[in-house]
Amino acid sequence: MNDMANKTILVIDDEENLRHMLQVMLRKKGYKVELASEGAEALRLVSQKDYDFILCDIRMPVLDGVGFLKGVDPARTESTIIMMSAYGTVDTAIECMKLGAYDYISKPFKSDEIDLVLRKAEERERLKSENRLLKEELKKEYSFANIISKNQRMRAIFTLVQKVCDFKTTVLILGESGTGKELIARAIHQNSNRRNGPFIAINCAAIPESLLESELFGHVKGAFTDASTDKVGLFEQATGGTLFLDEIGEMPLALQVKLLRVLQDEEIRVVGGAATKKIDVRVISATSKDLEKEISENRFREDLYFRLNVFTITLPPLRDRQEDIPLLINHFIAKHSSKMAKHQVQYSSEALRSLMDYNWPGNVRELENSIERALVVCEGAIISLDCLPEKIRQFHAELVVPGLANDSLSIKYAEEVIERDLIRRALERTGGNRTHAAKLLEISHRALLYKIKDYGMDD
Ligand SMILES: Nc1ncnc2c1ncn2[C@@H]1O[C@H](COP(=O)(O)OP(=O)(O)OP(=O)(O)O)[C@@H](O)[C@H]1O
Repeated sequence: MNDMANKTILVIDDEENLRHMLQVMLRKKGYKVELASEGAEALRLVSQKDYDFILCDIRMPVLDGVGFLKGVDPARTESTIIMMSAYGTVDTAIECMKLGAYDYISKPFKSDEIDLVLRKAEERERLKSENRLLKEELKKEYSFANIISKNQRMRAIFTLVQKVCDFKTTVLILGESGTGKELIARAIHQNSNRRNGPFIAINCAAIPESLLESELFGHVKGAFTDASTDKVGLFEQATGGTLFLDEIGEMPLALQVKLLRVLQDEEIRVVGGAATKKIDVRVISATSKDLEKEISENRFREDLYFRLNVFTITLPPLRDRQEDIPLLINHFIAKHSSKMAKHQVQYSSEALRSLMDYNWPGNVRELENSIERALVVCEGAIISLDCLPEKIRQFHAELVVPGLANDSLSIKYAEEVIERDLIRRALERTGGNRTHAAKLLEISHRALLYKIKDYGMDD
């Protein structure tokens, strides 16, 4: 594999002889080489083009190596930067690594030494791109319409959702608060042939009983004291699309009768109006209440329940799908850290253990809020135990009994579990053919063999 043929390298040094010596040497090795004599010139080049590697001297006129590094912001560039330090600048070289340079090499150096440092950097590049591919693969494998899960029950729900999308059937989504009911409703809409129509959501618990009817069906001018103009209701607004009735369990009984009639006849009567109007709307409803209990206590109509639950989806609470927690944490870190201009945020193993142990009464919403808060609270790029809300930490403290305290669940462990699972499935899918499995995982054959051995998956 001669992947150096396409690699570009920028050499920044004020000594002309050294620039040319490096140019000749690196070209021989197959790199495409460009030259700059100081930092400011190099910054101009870097702003126009991405280099795979940058070899940068520290002491230079105009803009020195540190100035260049600050100007280029290593956190935002894909280039691997290697500093060249002359006698007396080693401390600065180490400082440069804190600023984001990958490595440094001391001058004067031999051809072999530069070779070694570049090979190390190549290896890092390879790992970086492998990780990126693996992460993309994870996303593909574990997300459906932005809903992340590797849990078997959730995967079965994704399959069901895809099947029900194109039918106009009413769908009832059950699950505790924050389990993703609205996300599923949106996914059904987005994957259906109504996707170009509107998706309208209403929380039945958030609107006073007196207003809910006109909100849903509309009213004519003068229908009641405050009705100063005609109002188009949500059913009519959702024509050709989907109406999502959230917290349906909170709908007043009198309105439940009217809703049942609308669903049966597919027509509405505007409040205060005489005529009925045909509607073409797919209704999805959701609740965190136990509707059967509500029926037995006469708070929900059984006939409406039967009409709504033609197709029912029950979302499991987060505590029953612990394996999703690391995936969701990564997803929310990625989602929120970019907004806060934070890069490559990691979490400590204690923090992960707490997040895994907690019972999440508020489910995924609570996890998302906790991660967003932790990103605000944590100072560096590490989410530690201290950055988590008290109740999550305390939950952890209560659970840490002797024997459990040393549980080696760490980020690395979580990543390994995911990676192992991916490899196992790739091998299953390819009937054990490692060459094909490596292609599927988009990693090199050699890397796959290494991982199989490392994880003890040889047999
Ligand atoms: N599997 C998931 N993957 C990614 N994000 C999720 C997932 N489940 C839920 N979320 C996120 O969690 C939050 C709550 O989800 P959602 O509003 O769909 O829950 P809900 O069950 O409808 O809640 P409620 O019953 O309180 O209305 C949202 O920000 C949503 O994007």
